[in-house]
Amino acid sequence: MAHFSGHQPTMEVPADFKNLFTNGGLGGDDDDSNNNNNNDNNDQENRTNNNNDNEEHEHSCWVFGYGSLCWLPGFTFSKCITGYIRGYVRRFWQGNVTHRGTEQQPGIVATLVEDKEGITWGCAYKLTGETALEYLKERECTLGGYATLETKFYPRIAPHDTPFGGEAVEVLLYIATPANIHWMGEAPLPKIAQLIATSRGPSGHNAEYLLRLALFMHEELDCAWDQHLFELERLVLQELYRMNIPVSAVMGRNPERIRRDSHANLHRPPSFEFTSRIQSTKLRCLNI
Ligand SMILES: N[C@@H](CCC(=O)N[C@@H](CS)C(=O)NCC(=O)O)C(=O)O
Repeated sequence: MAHFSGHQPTMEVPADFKNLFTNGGLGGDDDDSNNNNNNDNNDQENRTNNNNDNEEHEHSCWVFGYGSLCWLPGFTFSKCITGYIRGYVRRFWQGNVTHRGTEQQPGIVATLVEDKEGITWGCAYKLTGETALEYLKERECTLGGYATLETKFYPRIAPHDTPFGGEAVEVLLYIATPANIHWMGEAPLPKIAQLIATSRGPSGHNAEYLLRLALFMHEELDCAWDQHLFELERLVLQELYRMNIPVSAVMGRNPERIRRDSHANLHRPPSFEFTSRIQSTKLRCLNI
Protein backbone atom coordinates (compact mmCIF):
# COMPACT_ATOMS: atom_id res chain seq x y z
CA MET A 1 0.00 0.00 0.00
CA ALA A 2 1.29 3.50 -0.69
CA HIS A 3 2.63 5.34 2.34
CA PHE A 4 2.80 9.14 2.27
CA SER A 5 5.03 11.22 4.47
CA GLY A 6 5.36 14.66 2.96
CA HIS A 7 6.77 17.98 4.14
CA GLN A 8 5.20 21.41 3.92
CA PRO A 9 7.51 22.93 1.27
CA THR A 10 9.37 26.07 2.27
CA MET A 11 10.16 28.12 -0.80
CA GLU A 12 13.33 29.95 0.23
CA VAL A 13 16.30 28.46 -1.62
CA PRO A 14 19.10 27.49 0.86
CA ALA A 15 22.29 29.58 0.62
CA ASP A 16 24.23 26.38 -0.22
CA PHE A 17 21.69 25.47 -2.93
CA LYS A 18 24.32 24.51 -5.51
CA ASN A 19 25.93 22.16 -2.96
CA LEU A 20 22.66 20.27 -2.69
CA PHE A 21 23.69 18.50 -5.87
CA THR A 22 26.81 17.11 -4.27
CA ASN A 23 25.88 15.48 -1.04
CA GLY A 24 29.24 13.99 -0.08
CA GLY A 25 30.11 10.29 0.00
CA LEU A 26 27.90 7.36 0.84
CA GLY A 27 28.36 3.78 1.99
CA GLY A 28 31.00 1.35 0.73
CA ASP A 29 31.42 0.30 -2.91
CA ASP A 30 29.52 -2.61 -4.34
CA ASP A 31 31.32 -4.90 -6.73
CA ASP A 32 29.91 -2.79 -9.54
CA SER A 33 29.87 0.51 -7.71
CA ASN A 34 29.15 3.50 -9.82
CA ASN A 35 29.95 6.44 -7.60
CA ASN A 36 28.17 9.03 -9.57
CA ASN A 37 27.81 12.66 -8.68
CA ASN A 38 27.50 15.77 -10.69
CA ASN A 39 30.22 17.94 -9.33
CA ASP A 40 33.82 17.04 -10.22
CA ASN A 41 35.16 19.05 -7.25
CA ASN A 42 33.56 16.57 -4.88
CA ASP A 43 34.76 13.39 -6.60
CA GLN A 44 37.78 13.00 -4.30
CA GLU A 45 35.65 13.82 -1.24
CA ASN A 46 33.09 11.17 -2.27
CA ARG A 47 35.77 8.56 -2.90
CA THR A 48 37.39 9.33 0.45
CA ASN A 49 34.06 9.12 2.22
CA ASN A 50 33.20 5.91 0.39
CA ASN A 51 36.46 4.30 1.51
CA ASN A 52 35.68 5.19 5.13
CA ASP A 53 32.11 3.89 5.14
CA ASN A 54 31.47 0.21 5.74
CA GLU A 55 28.37 -0.71 3.71
CA GLU A 56 27.40 -3.88 5.55
CA HIS A 57 27.03 -1.84 8.75
CA GLU A 58 24.92 0.85 7.09
CA HIS A 59 21.28 0.77 6.04
CA SER A 60 20.78 0.42 2.25
CA CYS A 61 17.63 1.29 0.33
CA TRP A 62 16.44 1.79 -3.24
CA VAL A 63 15.01 5.04 -4.66
CA PHE A 64 12.98 5.14 -7.91
CA GLY A 65 13.62 7.97 -10.38
CA TYR A 66 11.11 8.93 -13.07
CA GLY A 67 11.93 12.61 -13.70
CA SER A 68 15.21 14.50 -13.26
CA LEU A 69 16.51 11.70 -11.02
CA CYS A 70 16.78 9.54 -14.16
CA TRP A 71 19.53 11.74 -15.62
CA LEU A 72 20.66 13.98 -12.75
CA PRO A 73 20.69 11.96 -9.54
CA GLY A 74 23.09 14.37 -7.80
CA PHE A 75 23.97 11.79 -5.11
CA THR A 76 26.36 8.86 -4.81
CA PHE A 77 24.85 5.40 -5.38
CA SER A 78 26.24 1.88 -5.70
CA LYS A 79 23.80 0.42 -8.27
CA CYS A 80 21.39 1.74 -10.90
CA ILE A 81 18.89 -0.54 -12.64
CA THR A 82 16.20 0.26 -15.22
CA GLY A 83 12.65 -0.97 -14.82
CA TYR A 84 9.17 0.14 -13.90
CA ILE A 85 6.55 0.57 -11.19
CA ARG A 86 2.86 -0.31 -11.55
CA GLY A 87 -0.29 1.61 -10.65
CA TYR A 88 1.01 5.05 -11.68
CA VAL A 89 1.46 7.13 -14.84
CA ARG A 90 3.95 10.02 -15.30
CA ARG A 91 2.40 13.42 -15.83
CA PHE A 92 3.84 16.94 -16.19
CA TRP A 93 1.29 18.39 -13.79
CA GLN A 94 3.55 19.76 -11.01
CA GLY A 95 4.62 23.42 -10.90
CA ASN A 96 8.14 24.27 -9.77
CA VAL A 97 9.70 27.59 -8.67
CA THR A 98 13.01 26.34 -7.18
CA HIS A 99 14.62 24.37 -10.03
CA ARG A 100 13.05 24.97 -13.47
CA GLY A 101 10.92 28.06 -12.86
CA THR A 102 10.49 31.12 -10.64
CA GLU A 103 7.74 32.51 -8.43
CA GLN A 104 6.88 34.89 -11.30
CA GLN A 105 6.80 32.10 -13.91
CA PRO A 106 6.70 28.58 -12.39
CA GLY A 107 8.07 25.79 -14.56
CA ILE A 108 6.43 22.35 -14.89
CA VAL A 109 8.05 19.09 -13.76
CA ALA A 110 7.07 15.44 -13.59
CA THR A 111 5.03 13.72 -10.93
CA LEU A 112 3.08 10.45 -10.73
CA VAL A 113 -0.68 10.04 -10.81
CA GLU A 114 -2.44 6.89 -9.64
CA ASP A 115 -3.81 4.70 -12.46
CA LYS A 116 -4.69 1.06 -11.74
CA GLU A 117 -3.66 -0.04 -15.24
CA GLY A 118 -0.69 2.33 -15.47
CA ILE A 119 3.04 1.58 -15.46
CA THR A 120 5.88 4.12 -15.30
CA TRP A 121 9.36 3.29 -16.58
CA GLY A 122 12.45 4.81 -14.98
CA CYS A 123 15.42 3.63 -12.94
CA ALA A 124 16.16 2.65 -9.33
CA TYR A 125 19.28 3.62 -7.38
CA LYS A 126 20.77 1.70 -4.47
CA LEU A 127 21.79 4.09 -1.68
CA THR A 128 23.73 3.37 1.50
CA GLY A 129 23.66 5.51 4.64
CA GLU A 130 21.61 8.60 5.37
CA THR A 131 23.46 11.30 3.40
CA ALA A 132 21.67 10.75 0.07
CA LEU A 133 18.29 10.45 1.78
CA GLU A 134 18.87 13.75 3.59
CA TYR A 135 19.87 15.31 0.26
CA LEU A 136 16.76 13.94 -1.47
CA LYS A 137 14.51 15.13 1.35
CA GLU A 138 15.87 18.66 0.80
CA ARG A 139 15.81 18.52 -3.02
CA GLU A 140 12.47 16.74 -3.47
CA CYS A 141 10.37 17.49 -0.43
CA THR A 142 11.57 20.87 0.86
CA LEU A 143 12.38 22.44 -2.51
CA GLY A 144 10.02 20.47 -4.72
CA GLY A 145 6.95 19.90 -2.59
CA TYR A 146 7.13 16.12 -3.16
CA ALA A 147 5.95 13.56 -0.58
CA THR A 148 7.70 10.25 0.10
CA LEU A 149 5.99 7.01 -0.93
CA GLU A 150 6.93 3.31 -1.07
CA THR A 151 6.04 0.84 -3.83
CA LYS A 152 7.38 -2.15 -5.78
CA PHE A 153 9.88 -1.80 -8.63
CA TYR A 154 10.22 -4.40 -11.41
CA PRO A 155 13.72 -4.57 -12.95
CA ARG A 156 13.77 -4.65 -16.77
CA ILE A 157 16.50 -7.31 -16.70
CA ALA A 158 16.31 -9.81 -13.84
CA PRO A 159 18.69 -12.73 -14.55
CA HIS A 160 18.16 -15.64 -12.16
CA ASP A 161 21.63 -15.29 -10.60
CA THR A 162 21.09 -11.73 -9.37
CA PRO A 163 19.18 -10.52 -6.32
CA PHE A 164 16.36 -9.54 -8.68
CA GLY A 165 15.69 -12.95 -10.27
CA GLY A 166 12.15 -12.07 -11.34
CA GLU A 167 11.35 -10.51 -7.98
CA ALA A 168 10.17 -6.95 -7.34
CA VAL A 169 12.32 -4.55 -5.27
CA GLU A 170 10.84 -2.27 -2.60
CA VAL A 171 11.62 1.35 -3.54
CA LEU A 172 11.14 4.81 -2.08
CA LEU A 173 9.80 7.43 -4.47
CA TYR A 174 8.95 11.11 -4.35
CA ILE A 175 5.55 12.12 -5.66
CA ALA A 176 3.88 15.55 -5.85
CA THR A 177 0.30 15.16 -4.70
CA PRO A 178 -2.57 17.59 -5.46
CA ALA A 179 -2.25 18.80 -1.84
CA ASN A 180 1.06 20.61 -2.44
CA ILE A 181 0.99 24.34 -3.08
CA HIS A 182 2.53 24.15 -6.59
CA TRP A 183 0.24 21.44 -7.95
CA MET A 184 -0.86 22.51 -11.47
CA GLY A 185 -3.00 19.47 -12.40
CA GLU A 186 -4.20 18.43 -15.84
CA ALA A 187 -3.97 20.94 -18.70
CA PRO A 188 -3.99 20.75 -22.53
CA LEU A 189 -0.59 19.48 -23.73
CA PRO A 190 0.05 22.52 -25.99
CA LYS A 191 -0.40 24.76 -22.93
CA ILE A 192 2.01 22.66 -20.82
CA ALA A 193 4.52 22.64 -23.72
CA GLN A 194 4.32 26.39 -24.12
CA LEU A 195 5.08 26.88 -20.40
CA ILE A 196 7.99 24.41 -20.51
CA ALA A 197 9.45 26.09 -23.61
CA THR A 198 9.43 29.52 -21.94
CA SER A 199 10.40 28.76 -18.30
CA ARG A 200 13.81 28.73 -16.65
CA GLY A 201 14.96 28.44 -13.02
CA PRO A 202 18.11 28.09 -10.82
CA SER A 203 18.78 24.55 -12.18
CA GLY A 204 18.36 25.53 -15.83
CA HIS A 205 15.80 25.69 -18.62
CA ASN A 206 12.53 23.78 -18.16
CA ALA A 207 12.86 22.40 -21.71
CA GLU A 208 16.14 20.72 -20.73
CA TYR A 209 14.36 18.93 -17.88
CA LEU A 210 11.82 17.44 -20.31
CA LEU A 211 14.18 16.76 -23.25
CA ARG A 212 16.78 14.96 -21.12
CA LEU A 213 14.09 12.77 -19.58
CA ALA A 214 12.79 11.92 -23.06
CA LEU A 215 16.39 11.20 -24.16
CA PHE A 216 16.83 8.84 -21.20
CA MET A 217 13.72 6.93 -22.28
CA HIS A 218 14.79 6.79 -25.95
CA GLU A 219 18.34 5.65 -25.09
CA GLU A 220 17.86 3.39 -22.06
CA LEU A 221 14.28 2.15 -22.43
CA ASP A 222 13.56 2.11 -26.15
CA CYS A 223 11.01 -0.64 -25.52
CA ALA A 224 8.80 1.61 -23.43
CA TRP A 225 6.31 4.12 -24.84
CA ASP A 226 5.14 7.10 -22.80
CA GLN A 227 2.60 8.95 -24.94
CA HIS A 228 2.33 11.93 -22.55
CA LEU A 229 6.11 12.44 -22.37
CA PHE A 230 6.81 11.94 -26.08
CA GLU A 231 3.93 14.15 -27.23
CA LEU A 232 5.23 16.89 -24.90
CA GLU A 233 8.73 16.35 -26.32
CA ARG A 234 7.37 16.88 -29.86
CA LEU A 235 5.38 19.97 -28.88
CA VAL A 236 8.26 21.57 -26.90
CA LEU A 237 10.69 21.07 -29.81
CA GLN A 238 8.06 22.54 -32.16
CA GLU A 239 7.59 25.53 -29.80
CA LEU A 240 11.35 26.16 -29.53
CA TYR A 241 11.58 26.05 -33.34
CA ARG A 242 8.66 28.47 -33.68
CA MET A 243 10.40 30.89 -31.28
CA ASN A 244 13.67 30.41 -33.20
CA ILE A 245 15.41 29.08 -30.06
CA PRO A 246 18.09 26.46 -30.85
CA VAL A 247 17.88 23.36 -28.63
CA SER A 248 21.53 23.92 -27.69
CA ALA A 249 20.47 27.20 -26.03
CA VAL A 250 18.27 25.38 -23.49
CA MET A 251 20.51 22.36 -22.73
CA GLY A 252 22.93 22.95 -19.85
CA ARG A 253 26.14 21.00 -19.25
CA ASN A 254 25.95 17.33 -20.24
CA PRO A 255 25.30 15.30 -17.08
CA GLU A 256 27.73 12.53 -16.12
CA ARG A 257 27.16 9.21 -17.87
CA ILE A 258 25.36 6.75 -15.58
CA ARG A 259 26.29 3.05 -15.70
CA ARG A 260 23.04 1.08 -15.50
CA ASP A 261 22.05 -2.58 -15.28
CA SER A 262 25.60 -3.76 -14.65
CA HIS A 263 24.05 -6.90 -13.08
CA ALA A 264 22.83 -7.94 -16.52
CA ASN A 265 25.89 -10.01 -17.36
CA LEU A 266 23.64 -13.04 -17.78
CA HIS A 267 20.67 -12.70 -20.07
CA ARG A 268 17.79 -15.00 -19.18
CA PRO A 269 14.41 -14.75 -20.93
CA PRO A 270 12.24 -12.74 -18.52
CA SER A 271 9.92 -14.86 -16.36
CA PHE A 272 6.37 -15.44 -17.61
CA GLU A 273 5.10 -13.47 -14.59
CA PHE A 274 7.19 -10.51 -15.82
CA THR A 275 6.36 -10.77 -19.52
CA SER A 276 2.67 -11.33 -18.85
CA ARG A 277 2.53 -7.76 -17.61
CA ILE A 278 3.99 -6.33 -20.82
CA GLN A 279 1.73 -5.12 -23.68
CA SER A 280 1.56 -7.48 -26.65
CA THR A 281 3.53 -5.14 -28.94
CA LYS A 282 7.06 -6.34 -29.82
CA LEU A 283 9.60 -5.16 -27.21
CA ARG A 284 13.04 -4.90 -28.72
CA CYS A 285 14.75 -4.52 -25.38
CA LEU A 286 13.32 -7.79 -24.11
CA ASN A 287 13.53 -9.51 -27.51
CA ILE A 288 10.03 -10.96 -27.12
N1 LIG B 1 10.74 12.65 -8.03
C1 LIG B 1 10.84 12.67 -9.48
C2 LIG B 1 10.97 14.07 -9.97
C3 LIG B 1 12.21 14.64 -9.43
C4 LIG B 1 12.38 16.04 -9.86
O1 LIG B 1 12.25 16.36 -11.02
N2 LIG B 1 12.65 16.85 -8.86
C5 LIG B 1 12.97 18.22 -9.11
C6 LIG B 1 12.51 19.03 -7.94
S1 LIG B 1 10.98 19.64 -8.29
C7 LIG B 1 14.46 18.34 -9.26
O2 LIG B 1 15.17 17.85 -8.44
N3 LIG B 1 14.90 18.95 -10.32
C8 LIG B 1 16.33 19.11 -10.50
C9 LIG B 1 16.51 19.78 -11.83
O3 LIG B 1 15.48 20.16 -12.39
O4 LIG B 1 17.66 19.88 -12.30
C10 LIG B 1 11.99 11.79 -9.92
O5 LIG B 1 12.04 10.72 -9.33
O6 LIG B 1 12.78 12.06 -10.80
